Amino acid sequence: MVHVDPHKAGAVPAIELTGATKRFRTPSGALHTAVRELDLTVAPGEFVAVVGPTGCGKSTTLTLVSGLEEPTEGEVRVYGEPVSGINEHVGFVFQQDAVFPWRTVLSNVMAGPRFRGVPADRAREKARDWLSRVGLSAFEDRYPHQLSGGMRKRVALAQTFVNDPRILLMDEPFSALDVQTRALMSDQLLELWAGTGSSVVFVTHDLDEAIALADRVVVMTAGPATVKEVFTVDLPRPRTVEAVRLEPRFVELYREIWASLGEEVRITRERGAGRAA
Ligand SMILES: Nc1ncnc2c1ncn2[C@@H]1O[C@H](COP(=O)(O)OP(=O)(O)OP(=O)(O)O)[C@@H](O)[C@H]1O
Repeated sequence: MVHVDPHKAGAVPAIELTGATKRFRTPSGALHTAVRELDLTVAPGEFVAVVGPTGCGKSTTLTLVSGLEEPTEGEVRVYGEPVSGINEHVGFVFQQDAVFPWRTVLSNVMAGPRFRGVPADRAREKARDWLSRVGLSAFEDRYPHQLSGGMRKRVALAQTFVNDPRILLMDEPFSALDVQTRALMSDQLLELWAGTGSSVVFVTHDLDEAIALADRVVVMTAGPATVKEVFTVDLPRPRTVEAVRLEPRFVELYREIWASLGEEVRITRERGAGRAA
């Protein structure tokens, strides 16, 4: 477990992967390299989006930071400490909802703080605060199946932010949502994140989403993943997705990043076509 020293927090990167390589043993016994010699640094409070072709190793990179998997070679550090096991300062949001279906919305959001030993009154107060920030105060007694996909995702955000994560790992969190809900969720995420100072690593297939959200966009190579190029998104904040997309600089960035990403997507496709032939 990593204990964050607030005095150190500004001086060291929030996340640091150095020469991180991850190999998996496949069912046939062969070794499969999912991530190779990956170097990536994320500053405290920074929002980094990771894009790359399908299956290249983006999720594996997140699992290394989360402590769910260990690197085969190289190092992964969180606030200067080597990652070993699940870190209480790290929050996750995945594509699939991680809500408990048998608990009400309020009980879902309270679960994390309660699990960490926060007294029920205080946990309820914190949960209600985050539910009001995501606009779900009126729904605290509902069960997840009584909510829309977008609402469940807002519960998931409240459920994550209520734990005050220093680091937030998001793996295609909005990809199951329709386009309009997705844009609203992105705006909501930016609003929630703005007040927290937490670092975000956001994996997405959607380059529009990556640019609209992030301070930097990391382009991964075709698998095994390593960092190909990093682009700084010099668009002012606060941002809203629909407005920022219309800015000439956004379009310019999109073109630049797609030139880099498109090449890797083509490589991946050609490999797939080769296999199918
Ligand atoms: N536990 C595992 N055992 C064996 N192979 C794995 C394991 N986890 C991932 N892989 C392989 O590692 C590679 C990278 O997978 P990963 O899920 O990280 O890619 P991704 O970029 O997130 O994919 P997508 O964009 O499709 O979500 C894939 O070829 C995958 O099959």
